[in-house]
Amino acid sequence: MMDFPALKNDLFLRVLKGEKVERAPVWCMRQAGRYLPEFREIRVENEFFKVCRTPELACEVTIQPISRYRGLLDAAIIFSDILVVPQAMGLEVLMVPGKGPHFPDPLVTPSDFKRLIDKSEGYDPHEQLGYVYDAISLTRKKLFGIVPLIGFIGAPWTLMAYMIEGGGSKTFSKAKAWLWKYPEQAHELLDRVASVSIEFLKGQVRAGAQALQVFDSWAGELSNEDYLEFSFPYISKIAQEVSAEFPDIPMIVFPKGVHPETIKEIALGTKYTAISLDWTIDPKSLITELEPEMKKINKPLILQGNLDPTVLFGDKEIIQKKTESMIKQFSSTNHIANLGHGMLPNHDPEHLKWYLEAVHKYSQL
Ligand SMILES: Cc1c2[nH]c(c1CCC(=O)O)Cc1[nH]c(c(CCC(=O)O)c1C)Cc1[nH]c(c(CCC(=O)O)c1C)Cc1[nH]c(c(C)c1CCC(=O)O)C2
Repeated sequence: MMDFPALKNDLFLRVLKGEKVERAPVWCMRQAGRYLPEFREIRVENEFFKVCRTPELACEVTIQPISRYRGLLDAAIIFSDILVVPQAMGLEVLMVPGKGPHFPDPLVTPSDFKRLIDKSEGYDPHEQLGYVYDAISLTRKKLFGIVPLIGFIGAPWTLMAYMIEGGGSKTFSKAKAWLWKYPEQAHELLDRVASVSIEFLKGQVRAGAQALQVFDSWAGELSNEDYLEFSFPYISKIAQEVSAEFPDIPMIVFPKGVHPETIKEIALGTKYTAISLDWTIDPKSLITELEPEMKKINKPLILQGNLDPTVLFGDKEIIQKKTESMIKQFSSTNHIANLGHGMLPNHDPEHLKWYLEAVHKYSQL
């Protein structure tokens, strides 16, 4: 392991160890992004994936929110994207301004697997991602231990959805059709993505990531039964294999949009340290049902979330009120405050500050 500056604020990591802490740590998905003028300024001269691929730029934008909200954020997340994995497996991905990700040649049928590159002589997808490792190591140095650094991946099902759909979608019907037309090959694809993802997460830890998050952004497109067949085994394998090598690195999973039943399955049946909830989940009733079950398996219930990001369009008073009520709902368990999904490009940075201050105020023991 490399030598990095000693960590000063370990609140986030202590909650993830199951410890009772003095207040809820807080960070936000997409805390580095277009709602920040200092980020938009960098983007004027630099295309999105160029920022990801240039460690100095990725480091700079990762630290932007930490500097702006001095003392208010308890973790940084490395600036990158979940779609760097499909890129490393040989698919072209462009970021189209105003539209989002675009794959010029998505996977149409399983015969397109011939365009995917796996580990073979002289090629290893995870080695293609060396720029992420470099960005992580540089950021660990430049953070001076102010807060811990989170590494991340997209879950295999979410990546498969993009690889087949070719971009965002309202229904994800092309990707979902694969599950029924080519179930065996769908499993093969999910497994191939999972294998690269496992190596990629281990590489991020070796480079200096102190916690990991798995984004399953399109989990909610699947029924509980289908999630258990097509996503759960792969996110589960990822946690199993990464934690076998790095038992002290906490892992968080964000299964956006799933039924509470699915969340219970994940909490009880996988190695994830914590689960991030979207805003549609009622924390209180989930905790009431899950806590006794978790006790039986001797695992602490650690949850992250889950303020509706659109609350940040409200004024200071409403942000404080909604934050206080969110904090209260989680008060009986170990809680990391976050949003139920990412910051939006038209959020006002000042409003995020009100949210962060409210978390500090209302979660104080
Ligand atoms: C689904 C997904 C993607 N990427 C990601 C997810 C999972 C989280 C989620 O559900 O939102 C994860 C992600 N993407 C980005 C980060 C960086 C770290 C952070 O959270 O601050 C992280 C953790 C930067 C980004 N990734 C992207 C931006 C904006 C692009 C830009 O700068 O032009 C940023 C800051 C682009 C992106 N990347 C992706 C989409 C759908 C888009 C377009 C939507 C949008 O424009 O917001 C794929």
